[in-house]
Amino acid sequence: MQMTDEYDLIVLGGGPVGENVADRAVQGGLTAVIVESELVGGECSYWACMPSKALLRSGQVLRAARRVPGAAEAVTGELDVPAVLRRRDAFTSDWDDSGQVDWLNSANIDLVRGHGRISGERRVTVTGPDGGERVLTARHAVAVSTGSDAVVPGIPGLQEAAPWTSREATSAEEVPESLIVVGGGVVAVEMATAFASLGSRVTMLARSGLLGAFEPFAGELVAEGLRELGVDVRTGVSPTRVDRDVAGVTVRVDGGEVLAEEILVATGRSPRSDDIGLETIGLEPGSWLRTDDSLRVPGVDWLYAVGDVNGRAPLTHQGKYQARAAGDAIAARAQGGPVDDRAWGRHAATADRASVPQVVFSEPEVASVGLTEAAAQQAGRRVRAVDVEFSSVAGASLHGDGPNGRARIVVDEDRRILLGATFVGPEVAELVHAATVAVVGEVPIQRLWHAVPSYPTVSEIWLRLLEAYGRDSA
Ligand SMILES: Cc1cc2nc3c(=O)[nH]c(=O)nc-3n(C[C@H](O)[C@H](O)[C@H](O)COP(=O)(O)OP(=O)(O)OC[C@H]3O[C@@H](n4cnc5c(N)ncnc54)[C@H](O)[C@@H]3O)c2cc1C
Ligand SMILES: NC(=O)c1ccc[n+]([C@@H]2O[C@H](COP(=O)([O-])OP(=O)(O)OC[C@H]3O[C@@H](n4cnc5c(N)ncnc54)[C@H](O)[C@@H]3O)[C@@H](O)[C@H]2O)c1
Repeated sequence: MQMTDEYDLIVLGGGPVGENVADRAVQGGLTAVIVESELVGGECSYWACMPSKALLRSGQVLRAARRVPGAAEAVTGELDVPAVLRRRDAFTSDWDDSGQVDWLNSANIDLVRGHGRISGERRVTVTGPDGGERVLTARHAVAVSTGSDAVVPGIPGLQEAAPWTSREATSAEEVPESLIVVGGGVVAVEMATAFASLGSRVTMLARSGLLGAFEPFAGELVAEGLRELGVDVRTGVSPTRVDRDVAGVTVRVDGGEVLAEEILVATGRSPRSDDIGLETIGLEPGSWLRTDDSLRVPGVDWLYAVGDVNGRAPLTHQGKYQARAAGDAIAARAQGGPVDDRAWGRHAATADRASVPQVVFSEPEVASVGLTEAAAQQAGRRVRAVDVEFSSVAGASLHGDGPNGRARIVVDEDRRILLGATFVGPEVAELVHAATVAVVGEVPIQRLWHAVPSYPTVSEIWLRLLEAYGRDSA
């Protein structure tokens, strides 16, 4: 490793996003260093995307086989829980980041381990594991990619009950006999699915419906799916007090009580920006770091905020998309090259605004992109939404008996293009990218009729959706 304290770019936080900002900048001809306080690879690799999906996958495969006669008869056993946990451990490399450090070395990115804080203009002070300090200076830019933390709400007794957050759930070494999940968002739904599959008796306490950011039918179908898995889904419920004793955790809810061995709090995220020195440059510690579309913080021309910490679209793929724009913009600005930060330009994360895809790995799965009908109306667009059931698609029935699910497209009636699409059904994750291409490409509906899905595939849902919308009006 090159031992210098001056780099073109300093990246604070070596999660998936920070790694990509540094990589793009180095590929653009700059020198870069990443400051990382825990594991290179970040939340996503060790306590979020990878372990959660590994915990979910085995149960999904087992149930998919059970939906196909012939295969179903061959499935005579239950999940092998220790094998599922071992597979999860393999995906997290046993919480060892040496593979990712090797990749940094191969990409010519330096690594400084420790907690970094901005300590002035283009300066970062790192407190190392031994308590020693090292001051780094950036010739051009500092990119903050410090991610987000789980929020633990101020419910009386909750903090003292030492609840699980997504970290403890995704890295659990044992499956509790019973689990209370507080929240109705993506983490709550996925972890309730995973732990119910692994044998926990799960109770979900959601203050409103499930998956509130999606089309309403998504949360309704997922609640049905969870109930089929044996989860006690309670909506419109808010915990008022939590106590832990030797018997487990007791949660008081509107006149009743729920008891379980463990409790998971999945009630959203807050930016990891409270202890990164923002006050030294006149910014508010603990705030989401707002940016322009090139991910630069307005008013501080050397500071970028990329990934979860800017609150734009807290997803790994979207953060890495931002990282490509930001890393390239930093390199271009450093070298006085052209910067194209207009909408859809190389240096702009335009898709964050209304074209974000997301897959929830629940059962049924939820895959969506762009605006929901309600969000489009709120944005003042004149829209029409059409819905189709997966049971009307031959390919979906062949894929697995009794396909339960629905798809919706949201069409801009003035421009006749798709603003959004949502698919809820078994294994719909791979359907959404076609919709993402249509939304980002603003493909006219009349041209979509010429994008013919193969027969008999699940993608034929596209044809059914166009038929439901009607060709004459297109
Ligand atoms: C349970 C769960 C499941 C998820 N599943 C998915 C999924 O399936 N798909 C998806 O797209 N998204 C998923 N997400 C969201 C995804 O994890 C985040 O969007 C992603 O990790 C954000 O990447 P990041 O690099 O911005 O932040 P992080 O991954 O949080 O990385 C930030 C890094 O910065 C380091 N750091 C923080 N402060 C400092 C400091 N002061 N000094 C030095 N280092 C510091 C941290 O140690 C960390 O390594 C999931 C989230 C959760 C909680
Ligand atoms: N598959 C994926 O893409 C995936 C998986 C997991 C997480 N993520 C991302 O991680 C982030 C965090 O997920 P999340 O589920 O924690 O957040 P979320 O915002 O999706 O859901 C938060 C839930 O907590 C509830 N809530 C909030 N405050 C509460 C309170 N005080 N009491 C009771 N309930 C409360 C909300 O009503 C909501 O149901 C999201 O941005 C999500 O996109 C993505």
